[in-house]
Amino acid sequence: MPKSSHPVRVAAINFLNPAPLMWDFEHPPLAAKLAERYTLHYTRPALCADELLAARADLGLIPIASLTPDLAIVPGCTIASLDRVRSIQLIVKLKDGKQPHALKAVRTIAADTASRSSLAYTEILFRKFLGTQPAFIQHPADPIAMLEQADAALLIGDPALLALEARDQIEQAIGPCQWIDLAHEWTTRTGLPWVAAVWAVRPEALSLGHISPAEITDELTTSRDHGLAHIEDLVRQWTPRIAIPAETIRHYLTENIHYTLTSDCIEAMKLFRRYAAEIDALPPLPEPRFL
Ligand SMILES: C=C(O[C@@H]1C=C(C(=O)O)C=C[C@H]1O)C(=O)O
Repeated sequence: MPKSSHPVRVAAINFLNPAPLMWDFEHPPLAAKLAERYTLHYTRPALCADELLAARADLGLIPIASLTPDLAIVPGCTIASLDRVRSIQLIVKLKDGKQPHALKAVRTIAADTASRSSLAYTEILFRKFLGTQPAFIQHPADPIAMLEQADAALLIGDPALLALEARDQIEQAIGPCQWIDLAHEWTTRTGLPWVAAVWAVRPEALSLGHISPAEITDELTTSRDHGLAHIEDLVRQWTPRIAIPAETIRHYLTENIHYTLTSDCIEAMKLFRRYAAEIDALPPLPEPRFL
């Protein structure tokens, strides 16, 4: 295949959870062939969306909070969870050990600046489900510094997984905390999956890259399937890269994260955007657009 004069510029996420989706782009035998058509750039979720929306990228793994009517979702893959996701943690300081009231008593939340979807899920949890109005402070992911400044800290991705490993240390510094899995809060309240991110494209960019919607959908879905067939290789590759036990990485990639964009996930995405619009956390997105 000739090298495309306009490779599709891909904004991808540099956390552990998208690793299965990226398998073919990062491993032989397909990586070299895909590199002729796609150029990859890894960044934080919030920046993936910014790059796509500013047309500095053509395809991005982006938070569903950042979807606009101009972007089309590529069907097939997602970053979601059917119950506990593990990597979206709301850490709430306990006052006088009063656990049942801890959430309702939260007045300030330091939130990781890498997040878009989880931030809006947190706003929905407080403003729609609990009826309180905490203030949000944007903060880089550093649990102790966050909890020194606010009643609660919102962590996403690898920093959340690492914070769970350092739970004793964090509580020694801060005092006892309640650790809340935000995906579990959403799934128990709605009966629907918790959806964080999807592949989205600027449809006009595809014609420049001479890639059809069917090809892009097929290449991304096949990459996901190959990744899920190589979980043990991913566990081996990630164990030296992140200070998390191999068993936890395996469980995270196979049980916590759900990689298939089912009709339930699409329903969940619509409900999330409806609730977020109701509380003015995000602009309305009446119907998600698909490629
Ligand atoms: C499950 C996660 O999903 C991520 C969370 C996102 C968000 O909150 O905006 C965006 C992309 C996902 O990769 C995670 O990183 O922990």
